[in-house]
Amino acid sequence: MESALVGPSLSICSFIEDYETSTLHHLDGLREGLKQPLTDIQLDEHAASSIILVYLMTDRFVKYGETLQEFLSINLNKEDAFLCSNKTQYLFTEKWPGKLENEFMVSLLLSTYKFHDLYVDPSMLLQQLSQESQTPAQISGRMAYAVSKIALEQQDYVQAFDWLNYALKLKTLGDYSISRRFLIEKKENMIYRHNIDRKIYENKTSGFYARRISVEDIRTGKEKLWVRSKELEARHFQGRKDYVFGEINMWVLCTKRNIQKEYIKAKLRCHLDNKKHPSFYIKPLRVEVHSESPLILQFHDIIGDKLMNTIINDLDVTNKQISAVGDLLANDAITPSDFIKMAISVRSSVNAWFGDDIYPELSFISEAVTGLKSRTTSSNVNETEMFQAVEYTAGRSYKLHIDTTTEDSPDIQEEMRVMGGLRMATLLYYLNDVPRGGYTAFLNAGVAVPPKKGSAVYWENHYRNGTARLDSWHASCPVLYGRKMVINKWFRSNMQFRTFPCSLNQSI
Ligand SMILES: O=C(O)CCC(=O)C(=O)O
Ligand SMILES: [Fe+2]
Repeated sequence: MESALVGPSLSICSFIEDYETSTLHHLDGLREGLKQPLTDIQLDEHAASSIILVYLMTDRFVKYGETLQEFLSINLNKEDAFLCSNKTQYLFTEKWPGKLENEFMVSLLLSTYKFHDLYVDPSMLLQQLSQESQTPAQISGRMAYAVSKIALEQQDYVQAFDWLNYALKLKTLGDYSISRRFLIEKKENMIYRHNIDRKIYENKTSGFYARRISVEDIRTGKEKLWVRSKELEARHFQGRKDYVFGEINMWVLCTKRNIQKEYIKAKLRCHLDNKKHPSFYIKPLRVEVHSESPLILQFHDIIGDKLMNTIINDLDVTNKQISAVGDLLANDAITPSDFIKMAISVRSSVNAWFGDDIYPELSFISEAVTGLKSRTTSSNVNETEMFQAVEYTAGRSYKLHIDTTTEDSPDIQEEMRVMGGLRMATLLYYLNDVPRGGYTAFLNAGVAVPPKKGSAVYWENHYRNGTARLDSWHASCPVLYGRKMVINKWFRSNMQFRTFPCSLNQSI
């Protein structure tokens, strides 16, 4: 089908390909870098530099944003009209859905760095990026200002000031992309906003908010104090059950602070288990108990390198979609771009589904280690759920959620029954080691499970009487560096009636 957008959309094609090439180039640089022994500091710098990369792309898309928006809104079935090469079509539809996502990524990365206490010094980053790509990296005053604006939206004054000051510095070096007067005005406005926010936080006796600030006041020492006060805030809230504190706790966990009570931790053990299955008599399962209640187990070394490499290679050439979120369904009332924005603010990964028969060994392992049924026994494909492979690149995450539904209306229950029942339990395989970030954080247990290559984490989403477990809230922490590949196996309840012990006791 011919489209009125052929001309502009072809330009978009080339921008997308350009992006992909520069990302690959960048990632190759990072991969090379990883072969060298890297200190933590260097890793942080590598991780942080992707802000610039994402920003560079945002800037490209800003120019074509309107067209892209228009394009997204009139072409739900993008394949029909999008006359790029197959490769670009795939990149466009599956991997790089648009400008909104770019902006979102910048903001996600900034907030991730903020909570991990990483200071992103713009000039240092550019230096780093130039070294990695072996071409001088440049940023305009306008671009530095845009990053600052995103940081300000999140009340991240430290970051916002750094970038705004950097934009002003570029002006003194002869940048014409933005006016000096405009930047000064924005800076004054930013100080004003900070001082208003300070009123809200005025019961604080220390930290960045504790006093009024002026332009001269913004110095590293003060900025660090501010981060310290945020940290204290997080520590103050940790352990509270209320959902309002959920996100704070999630961040505490994602920065690898285990918030399990000491006496609970002291009782945890690792053990070997043969599952009374012949294959595990030879090589027993290595089980790490992260929490007894709710039960969270990590099975180590359960998939071999050969199978993992096959799966990863297959996934790299498989079309993936932006991951869906259970109760967030596309409908006519939301524009596709708003939908993308809503969806990725909760879950920003991409995923692909595959059936039980694709890797029979994986189906075998899933059943053997959990003792639950995962393969269908009849032609009723709805009896079980397929495997879901998920990929998170830097900055991507899955906010707090539970894998099952808490609604028990007859309609929902019937809908679930037809789909094979409720998601009783989850087995999540980690296909690679994530150099930084990417933990699976369990809010109520107070533990963050490290994504360790070849292992899988197991937990239950329902009590044995069938009620949803509200202590199964969990999240995938943002990947700070590298990528994270996982496979979800959800065990639906209809098949488990012979194997999953049931009880009238609500508490097990
Ligand atoms: O990737 C993770 O660590 C968690 C993923 C998850 O919770 C999910 O996909 O439902
Ligand atoms: Fe989940």
